[in-house]
Amino acid sequence: MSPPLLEVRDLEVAFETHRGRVKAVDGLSFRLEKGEIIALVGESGCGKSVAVRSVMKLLPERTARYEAGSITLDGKDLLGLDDKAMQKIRGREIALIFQDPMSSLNPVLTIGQQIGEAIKRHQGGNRRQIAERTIELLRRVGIPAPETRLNAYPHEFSGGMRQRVMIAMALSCNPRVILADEITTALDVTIQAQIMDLLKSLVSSTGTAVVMITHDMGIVAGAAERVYVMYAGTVVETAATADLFARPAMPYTWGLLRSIPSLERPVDEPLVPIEGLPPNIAQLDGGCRFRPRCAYRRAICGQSEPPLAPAPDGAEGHLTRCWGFDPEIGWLRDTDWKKDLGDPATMAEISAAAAKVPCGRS
Ligand SMILES: Nc1ncnc2c1ncn2[C@@H]1O[C@H](COP(=O)(O)OP(=O)(O)OP(=O)(O)O)[C@@H](O)[C@H]1O
Repeated sequence: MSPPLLEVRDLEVAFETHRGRVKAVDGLSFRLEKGEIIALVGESGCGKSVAVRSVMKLLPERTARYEAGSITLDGKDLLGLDDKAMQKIRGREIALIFQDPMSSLNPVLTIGQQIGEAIKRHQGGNRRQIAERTIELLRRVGIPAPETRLNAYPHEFSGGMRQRVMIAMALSCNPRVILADEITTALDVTIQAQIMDLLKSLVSSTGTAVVMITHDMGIVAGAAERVYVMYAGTVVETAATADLFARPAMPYTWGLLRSIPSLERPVDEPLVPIEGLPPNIAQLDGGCRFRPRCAYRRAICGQSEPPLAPAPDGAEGHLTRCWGFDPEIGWLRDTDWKKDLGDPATMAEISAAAAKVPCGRS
């Protein structure tokens, strides 16, 4: 069997800070196949960005430590590569797109110069070939009149158009993997949907694969094939997207789903937030990480951390880290949260919200 395109296994990453050691990623595993879109989803601070920067080896050298685990691209170990070898991987094989295109684009160079530079660095070619390829890329990401727009500066583009330019730059070297870190967060909802549609159509036309980083379950429902729910530096649940929305098997995932706006609920009904804050990963006590915020906890949850194990009744590959769902000792059913909190937004509804049907609240 051929190895996955990208695989992160049991990754542990820590930072040395003046407050001591901060563990940002703690036993993280995920895998990405060719042409697939997966999502890493979770609250702020759960380690999503550190995870993708780890793959690119773009963490601050002085303070970041890879303490355990592996990252492989087509079976090739990335953690063992030196910086020169990594330079060849970055952009050429794996491209990273950030939330804020303005901070990644150079304000004093035209869009055409910046995309042209990326093409020249990775693929070479004479001026005419580079100009033609730049125009083709701008057209591919939906920039109108690319022949003239390539002479514009970043500030002359809207936020959505700038994000399209970033996608064009990422595509300029035909990467096998795109890491998209909250790329729609700064955009308004209709533009978010357009960018996600663009990404999906590029995946089907080029066969590139995407790791999406987001805190927005609506975006996940509309785009990803598989979801990894992250909490406090690790994965607490993973499943094919439809399975995760139909049979969520972890109270933290329930909380994330409950906090999605629903078309069914009255406009003045508040969303249900998850009470409390994530733990300090430097001070984990060995029990379930979500326990302090979990309404369904029992004594065993404080005694040891549950393993990531098959969720009862879940489809193949549906794994969860929850004693309540352990086949031997579990006491939860995936219907418990609906009983306690009412029906969640349905998958269709969430997808519609992701497709930017106005949902009466923001
Ligand atoms: N350079 C760094 N030095 C020290 N700690 C860091 C550094 N970068 C990240 N961290 C810490 O690592 C943890 C995970 O951060 P990360 O940015 O990956 O979270 P995130 O899930 O992407 O959140 P957000 O959605 O807010 O970006 C946080 O506690 C953060 O403070």
